[in-house]
Amino acid sequence: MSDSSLNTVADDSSDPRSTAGLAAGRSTTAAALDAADPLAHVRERFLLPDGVIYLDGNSLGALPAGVPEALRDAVHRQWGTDLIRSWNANDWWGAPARIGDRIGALIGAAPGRVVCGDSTSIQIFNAIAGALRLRPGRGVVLADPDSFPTDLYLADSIAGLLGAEVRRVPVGEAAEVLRADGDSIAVIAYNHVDYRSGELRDLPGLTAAAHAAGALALWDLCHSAGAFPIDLDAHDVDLAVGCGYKYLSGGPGAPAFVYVAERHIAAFEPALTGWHGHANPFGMEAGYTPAPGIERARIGTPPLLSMLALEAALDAYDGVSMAEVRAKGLALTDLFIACVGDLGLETLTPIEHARRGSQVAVRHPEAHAVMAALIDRGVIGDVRPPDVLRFGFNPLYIGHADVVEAARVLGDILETGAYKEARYAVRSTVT
Ligand SMILES: Cc1ncc(COP(=O)(O)O)c(C=O)c1O
Ligand SMILES: Nc1c(O)cccc1C(=O)C[C@H](N)C(=O)O
Repeated sequence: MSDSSLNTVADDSSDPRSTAGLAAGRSTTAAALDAADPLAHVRERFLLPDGVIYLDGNSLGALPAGVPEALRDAVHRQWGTDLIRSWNANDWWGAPARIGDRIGALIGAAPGRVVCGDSTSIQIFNAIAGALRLRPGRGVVLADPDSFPTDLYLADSIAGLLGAEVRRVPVGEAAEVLRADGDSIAVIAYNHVDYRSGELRDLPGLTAAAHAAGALALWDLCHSAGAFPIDLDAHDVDLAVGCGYKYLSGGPGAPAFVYVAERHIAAFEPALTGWHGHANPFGMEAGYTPAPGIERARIGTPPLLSMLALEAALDAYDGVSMAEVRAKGLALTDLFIACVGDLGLETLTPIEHARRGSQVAVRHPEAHAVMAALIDRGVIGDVRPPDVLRFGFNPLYIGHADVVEAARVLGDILETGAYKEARYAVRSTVT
């Protein structure tokens, strides 16, 4: 869907330049897009409350319909009845690699290159350490000063422990720095999609630039895994991490995942050498020998209930083509960008499809109050400092009519000034 086709639809109404005329045009567009949406039926695979338009799936994904039953089974049958036998009988032991492979299928990784477990923060720590050890003699980690903060905190910590240096280089300057100063750089560690603006970074280009300098590329896929195709193997990415609770909808605290390119697995030495990553875990040996495959990236006992919830959540992708997810994500964000443009608001998110993830960030000086008013009216997004309203669009459960309705509510709140009384109460996002 191009921006120009969106704009011409508004001309169909009697007075296309009026707010009502624009809204009518957008609604007509949305209805047509929903009618033709090949993913429309996937919405039934999620349980969403009535009266809510959920645009925060880029922070915590909605509840997939199969998860409650999967958890009931995990608790009552697997834990309650099968007890310790579940490690074999229900293959709890195999869950990290089994679920890793399913995530791998969504991010372009062949089986045996992804394991699921622990948090993104822990995976970042382990992956940066692993990257530094794969490039001995090079002590620099390149990281974006605008990365999600945990990425920077962990990079600083591991660099301190290993005597490395974190150089904060904005993503737009990374290729130049790699050309000029590549000899010292061990790894570039960037976010694939910027959590604030929704900008999609040039993963293939920067990965190639890192390789040309002899460095590795580590990508944080938190805001891209499950939202569109990524093709890690095809782009020769070295390492990647991501979380299970955003677009993958694995639930609060869902385990994260790590990808290691096949060519690095045998030499990959994680910092955290827990017994689940041991070659012979039940040998109970005193010394650590890493497992031969990707299982060496496992650490300790995984949070099985969360992991099984994530596994059930991934059923929402059954029979779904990631190319269709991408096409719909772009159509949804195109439409929302057009709608907020009608309201005269400034969008931070790039217009170019090649530079856009699956969220739209809108600036407003009273962002917290505006979001509070939106949430009061059932449109759930969030806020990031200093003045950014974030709206995430998961194509599996958001429709085009939702987009237009969310924008209509936003327009109404701004026009009536209803936001002036509102209080933003989402604890995790209060500044
Ligand atoms: C890019 C990015 N990395 C990491 C995280 C979080 O890591 P963790 O799941 O360990 O809290 C987030 C969001 O919370 C994120 O947006
Ligand atoms: N991980 C989160 C959490 O533990 C509490 C509240 C929100 C989150 C988020 O996912 C925030 C998200 N990564 C962001 O892009 O800001």
